[in-house]
Amino acid sequence: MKIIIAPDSFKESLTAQQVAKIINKGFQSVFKDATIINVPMADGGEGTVQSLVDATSGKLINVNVSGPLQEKVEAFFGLLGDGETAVIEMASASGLHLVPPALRNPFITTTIGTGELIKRALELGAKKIIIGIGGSATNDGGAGMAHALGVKFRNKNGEEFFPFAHLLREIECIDTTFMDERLKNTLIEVACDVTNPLTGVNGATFVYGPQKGATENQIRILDQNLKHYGEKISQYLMRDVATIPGSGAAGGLGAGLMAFLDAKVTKGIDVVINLTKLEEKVKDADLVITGEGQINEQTPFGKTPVGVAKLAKKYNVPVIAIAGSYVKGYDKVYECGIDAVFSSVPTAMTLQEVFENAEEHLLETSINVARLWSLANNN
Ligand SMILES: Nc1ncnc2c1ncn2[C@@H]1O[C@H](COP(=O)(O)OP(=O)(O)OP(=O)(O)O)[C@@H](O)[C@H]1O
Ligand SMILES: O=C(O)[C@H](O)CO
Repeated sequence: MKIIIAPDSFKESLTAQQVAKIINKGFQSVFKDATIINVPMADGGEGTVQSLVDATSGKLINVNVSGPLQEKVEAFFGLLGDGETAVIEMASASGLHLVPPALRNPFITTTIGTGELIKRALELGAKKIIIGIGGSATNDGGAGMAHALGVKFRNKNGEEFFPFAHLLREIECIDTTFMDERLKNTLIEVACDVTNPLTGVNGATFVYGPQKGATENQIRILDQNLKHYGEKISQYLMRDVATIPGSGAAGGLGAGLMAFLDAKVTKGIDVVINLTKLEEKVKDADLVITGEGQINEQTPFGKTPVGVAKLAKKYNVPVIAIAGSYVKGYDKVYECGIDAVFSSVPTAMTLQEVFENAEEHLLETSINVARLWSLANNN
C-alpha cells in the first residue's frame, strides 16, 4: 500500500511538515508495512516558504529589511533544495500584520522591503524567484519594490523621488536604466491571492484599501494615482498590465512585478505541485491524504486540498481530507475530488485548547481514519 500525505499547514497551530508527520505516524501505526510519503504543501499563501523549504530540504534565510513604514523588520525567504529557486512571501516584509492598526496608512506604506528580499535572493544566486503576494499593508503598485531594485521615478522637473503611494501621480518619467542587471536572467513567478485588476471599483484600492486603513478620501486619491502609474508603465515599459487579473493583488504589487520584472502569474498551488513533484508521487498511490486548518467554502478556490485532490483524481486515487476543522459550505469539496472530510477537534472546547492540543487531536483522528480505511480495504 502506498499512501501520500500532502496537507497544507493548520494556520496558527501546525506547519505543513508537522501535520504530515503526525498523520504519517497515525497511519503507520495501523498500516505497518505501507509506504507512506510526506509531501508538505502550500498554495502561495502564508506558510508557502516554510512548506517548500521543508519539502525540498532547502533553508530559511533571515534578512533585515525596511518594513511597510520603513522601520527595520526581520523578514525571511526560502532558498530551496536545488540552490537556485528562492521563494518569497511579500507579507514577511510588507505585510499588514507588521503595522499596528493605529498606524495603518496606505499613503505612506511601501513595498521597498519586498524589493530588498528579491535583491538578497539575487545576491545568493537565485535563478528563479517565486513570490507569493497578498496580505499586504501597501497600495503603492509595487513602486517601492521597483525602487529597491534600481528603478528611478522622476517628476516633471526631472527630480528623482521616493515613490510613496500618495506621490505616484507625480511620476513624469520611469527610468529603468539602473535596474539590477541580474533580473534579466532570472525567472519570476507570482502567485496572487486574488484576481482583481489594478484600478476601478474592483481594483486594489477600492476592495482592499479599507482594510489597510485608507479613508474614503484616500481611496479616491490612491485609485487615481494607481491609474496614472499604470499609464506611465504603459508609456515607459510598453506593457499594459493594469487589466490583467492579479495586477491589483497586494495593493498593485501584482502590476509592478509584471511590469518591471516580467513576472508570470501562476496559481500558487500549481507552483507548489510542480516544485514538490507531487504528480509523480501520486500517480501510483492507493490513497492520498490532504488537509488544511479549516475546510470551508473558499477551499475549492485554489486552496491546497482541492489542488491536491484534482491531481489525484487524474489517476483515480481516493482522497481523504483531515482538517483542523470544517464549517458550513465545506461539502462543496466533494465536487472537487475530495471523497471524505474529517475534523480533528474531538469535543467542544475553546480555541486556545484546540491549539494547545492540536498535535494529539490530529494524531487520534489520523489513527481513526486509518482504522476505517483498513476496515474498508479488508486489511
Ligand atoms: N489544530 C486545529 N484544529 C482545529 N482548527 C484549526 C487548527 N488549526 C487551525 N485551525 C483553524 O483553521 C483556521 C485557519 O485555516 P487555514 O489553516 O485553512 O488557513 P486559511 O486562512 O484558510 O489559509 P489560506 O487563506 O492562507 O489558505 C484557524 O483560524 C482555525 O480556526
Ligand atoms: O494584500 C492585499 O491587498 C490583499 O491580500 C489582496 O491581494
